[in-house]
Amino acid sequence: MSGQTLTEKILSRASGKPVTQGDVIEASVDIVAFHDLTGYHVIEVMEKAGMVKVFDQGKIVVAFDHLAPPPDIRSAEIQGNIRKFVKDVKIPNFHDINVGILHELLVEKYAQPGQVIVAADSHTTTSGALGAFAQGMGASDIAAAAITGKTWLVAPSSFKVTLEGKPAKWISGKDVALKLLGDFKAEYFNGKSIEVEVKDPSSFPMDYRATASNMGIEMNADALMFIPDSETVRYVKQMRGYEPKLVTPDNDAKYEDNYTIELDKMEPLVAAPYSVDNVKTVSEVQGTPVDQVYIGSCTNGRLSDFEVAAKIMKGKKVKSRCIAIPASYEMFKEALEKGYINTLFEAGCIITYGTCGPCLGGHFGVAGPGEVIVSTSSRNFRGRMGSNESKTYLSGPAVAAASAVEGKISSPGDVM
Ligand SMILES: CC(C)[C@H](C(=O)O)[C@@H](O)C(=O)O
Ligand code: SF4
Repeated sequence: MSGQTLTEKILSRASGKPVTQGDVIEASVDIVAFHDLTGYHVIEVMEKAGMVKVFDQGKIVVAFDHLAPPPDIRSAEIQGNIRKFVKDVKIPNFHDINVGILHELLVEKYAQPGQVIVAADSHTTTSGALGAFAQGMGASDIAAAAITGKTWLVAPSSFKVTLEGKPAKWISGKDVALKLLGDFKAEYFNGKSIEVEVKDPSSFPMDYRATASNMGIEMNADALMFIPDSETVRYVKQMRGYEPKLVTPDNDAKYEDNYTIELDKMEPLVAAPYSVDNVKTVSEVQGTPVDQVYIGSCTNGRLSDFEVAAKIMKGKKVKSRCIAIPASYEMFKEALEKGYINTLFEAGCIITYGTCGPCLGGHFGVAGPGEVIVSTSSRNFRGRMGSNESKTYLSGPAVAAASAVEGKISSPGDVM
């Protein structure tokens, strides 16, 4: 038997027998998570089944983010019901409206290499940044996993991506995600698990990895995992004070295909309306007038995102409206301590933390008819951020900040 890919290794461990592509398996789960918006349905399924219980309280993670702080009475009511559930079932890992977006919290506090993580939200792939097989599922599947500690999966094939060189100026995780989307299109990775090897681990830090893994679901991938390395160790040690145990593929693992991205040869990319794979270079859309910029979300609401935004906005005023939302309390606090929040505030941004807010057109900056938005978030289909007549361009933080400063889609190099 040839060696195992990371995907095969994780799923074999979780199902207790060697797994190959196409196998339908029952896997033990290490973390089951949900947020306010889907949690409501998860609990409803449990109630209907007459099984309001969980297999292991310590392995459940709940965070309020989509409806945080509640924009209306119904949202407040939903959160109230989930608070009651969390108290009754005694779930210790509960994060109320003042902590952060679920996927960011999983990356900061919980996810570990080699785990199987399932959550009632499609961007659960984000935890793949740490080398966990992490997948979003519907409320019924998540209710079943929370009750039994098990889930069923079809084992995907493994596709290897290698990142070579150091990222060119202004290039970060979003550009790598958009490159894969532009080169392969959104349906290509259906039934595949992407495993990314970073040749020079420190050149592609955890923040960038989380962005790329987050967009794995936009590629329709079953998972997008970074093969754990020295950067994984550095990050977990820094954030949690312990060294993670690494799980890595075997040297003779067989991949369905290989693809190499040369980071030093990249230029900043955007996804133009109305699809994530409508990828263009910034120069192709440069000059398009912009009404609003959003820097944040579980895709790009991390420290390095605010670092680059602050660098670009320092001493300048934004010409379009700009909303900035660090993805968690920790990210907000660090950005505050490092002066990034102050720089963005002085530049004229509106700032809060820990909410999905405008990402899915929920609240805190819904797009109006005819408006053009540049956003660091994950999706740009028609109506995603508000009106069906609005248009969203997805980008990394550098292009977003430069576009806010200029009031039109701009290359970071133009404003520096
Ligand atoms: C509301 C939720 C179910 C949804 C998801 O699953 O991704 C949301 O987070 C999104 O980004 O569209
Ligand atoms: S920030 Fe956006 S992509 Fe992330 S969980 Fe919230 S709505 Fe979904």
